[in-house]
Amino acid sequence: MSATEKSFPVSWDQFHRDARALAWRLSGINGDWKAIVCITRGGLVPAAIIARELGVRLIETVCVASYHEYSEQGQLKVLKEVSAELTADGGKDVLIVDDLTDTGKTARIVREMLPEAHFAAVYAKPMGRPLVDTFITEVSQDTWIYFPWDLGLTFQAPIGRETRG
Ligand SMILES: O=P(O)(O)OC[C@H]1O[C@H](OP(=O)(O)OP(=O)(O)O)[C@H](O)[C@@H]1O
Ligand code: HPA
Ligand SMILES: [Mg+2]
Repeated sequence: MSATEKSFPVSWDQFHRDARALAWRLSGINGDWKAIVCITRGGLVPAAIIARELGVRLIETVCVASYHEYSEQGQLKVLKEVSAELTADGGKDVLIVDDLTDTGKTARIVREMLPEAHFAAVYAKPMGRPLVDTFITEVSQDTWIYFPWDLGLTFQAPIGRETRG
C-alpha cells in the first residue's frame, strides 16, 4: 500500500447504506447465493447486512490477517481456510464479502481458494479494483478509510482556532 494522505471516515449510517446498496447490486446478479464467505474481521459487518438482505443463512469465514495497527501491511497470514464443502466446485454461487480491497493481496489469496466465486467489497482502491467483481465506492489509493467500528465520538477543535493558530 502507498503512503496514505487523505482520510475517509465512515459513520455506521453510511456504512449500513453502502452495504445495503451492495446487497441491491448483488441481488441483481444472482437471486440464489448458496453461501457467503466473509473475510474476517472487516468482512463480518457487511456480510451480516448482506446476508439479512438476501436471505442467505449459510455463512462461512476465511480468516486472513495482514495489517498491523494502521497503514502498515505486514505478512499476510491465512489463519483459517474455507470448508471443503464450499471449495469442492470452486465456489460456484458463493459470495465472498469484504469491507474493502486496498492492494488486492487479500482478495487474490481468497480468490485462489474459490476461483468460481463472486467477490464483493463495499469500498475499493484502484490497485485492488481489478480483483473485485462488485463494489460500491472507490477511493484514491492514498486515502485511508476509517470504519465506524474503529471510531469514537471526540471533541473537534473549532475551525477558527486552527486558523488563528
Ligand atoms: O487489499 P489488501 O491490501 O490486502 O487490504 C484489504 C484488507 O485489509 C483489511 O483487513 P486486515 O488484514 O487489516 O484485517 P481486519 O479485517 O481484521 O481488520 C481489510 O479488511 C481487507 O480485508
Ligand atoms: O484504508 C483502509 N482502512 C482500514 N483498513 C484497511 N486495510 C487496508 N486498507 C485499509
Ligand atoms: Mg480484512
